[in-house]
Amino acid sequence: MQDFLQQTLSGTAPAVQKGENAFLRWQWWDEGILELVPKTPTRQALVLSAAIHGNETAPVEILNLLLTPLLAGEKPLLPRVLVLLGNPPALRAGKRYLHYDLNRLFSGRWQQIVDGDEARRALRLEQALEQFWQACGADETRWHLDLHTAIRGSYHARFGVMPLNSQPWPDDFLHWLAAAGLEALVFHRAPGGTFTHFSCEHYGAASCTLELGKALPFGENDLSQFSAAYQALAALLYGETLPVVHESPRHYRVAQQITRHSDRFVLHMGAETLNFTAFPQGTLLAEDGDTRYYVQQAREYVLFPNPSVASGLRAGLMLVEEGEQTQALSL
Ligand SMILES: O=C(O)CCC(=O)N[C@@H](CCC(=O)O)C(=O)O
Ligand SMILES: [Zn+2]
Repeated sequence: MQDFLQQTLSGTAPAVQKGENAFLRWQWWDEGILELVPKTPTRQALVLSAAIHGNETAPVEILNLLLTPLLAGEKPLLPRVLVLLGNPPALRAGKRYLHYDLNRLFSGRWQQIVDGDEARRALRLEQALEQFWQACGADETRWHLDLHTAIRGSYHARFGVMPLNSQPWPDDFLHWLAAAGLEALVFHRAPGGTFTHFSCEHYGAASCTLELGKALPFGENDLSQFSAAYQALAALLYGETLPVVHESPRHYRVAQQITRHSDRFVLHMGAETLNFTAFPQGTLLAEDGDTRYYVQQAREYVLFPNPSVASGLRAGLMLVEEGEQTQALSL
């Protein structure tokens, strides 16, 4: 295989499904699922995923730029890698999803919706991760980097979203995220149906959803904004030098979630509101019938505001910055 992205966009299985070069063996497992195994011994297993949302194309371009020289035998490979293009039909259609948001369906939540493309794909991706992690040696390090882009513009152009983790985050993982140019890290405080939650909760992987800029169609991305992320991935894959950290990412934690429950849901933010916009205590953020969402802490920052989500799903997160004074408002 020469070009994994073109192969996946073609919607067909490759004529040759495995091969090798001086540095690695590769095997195509299924549509959008490719394993690379280095010929030198390794103690790191890495899952790299993109296109869990089909309209988030910059990370797909970055991943393919890194993968192509590996398949051509032009770069050495250090870790065992599973590369995933999460939602190929949505990628072909240029849409976030076709029937249901795939990144809400992991950890078995696919069983709770009507069978469809995304429900089946969530199961297939869970199986692929199980197969990949099961082959890990006891001393192998497990990382999962799930690459996304945000729908809106943002005060932090690049940031990471960390799933709930019962273990402390490894220092080398946090250092890598900083070297990748992330300006902020957002820490979830509850489990969820995302791919990174699945890896972390079920397989103890150090995992992060990387948000790299704003979602744009293929060909419209300015990849120069993500040069640190590209170089940090090259360091991980090929053993090249990790970029120097110029500034440590700011840390935020989720204070509350805004959920859309009905057609009466109204979000009191305009289409121009950027991610990480700050709101003062007492601000009315959203209403859904009798339910009202207010800013509870002295200051909260909005992330992923989206009034158009399906009923029952997250329509936004409110964050507090670590270290900022928090004082709850009782309403
Ligand atoms: O910009 C948006 O509204 C969504 C961008 C996106 O796809 N973000 C991920 C974050 C996953 C997480 O919480 O770790 C998502 O919503 O699935
Ligand atoms: Zn996404």
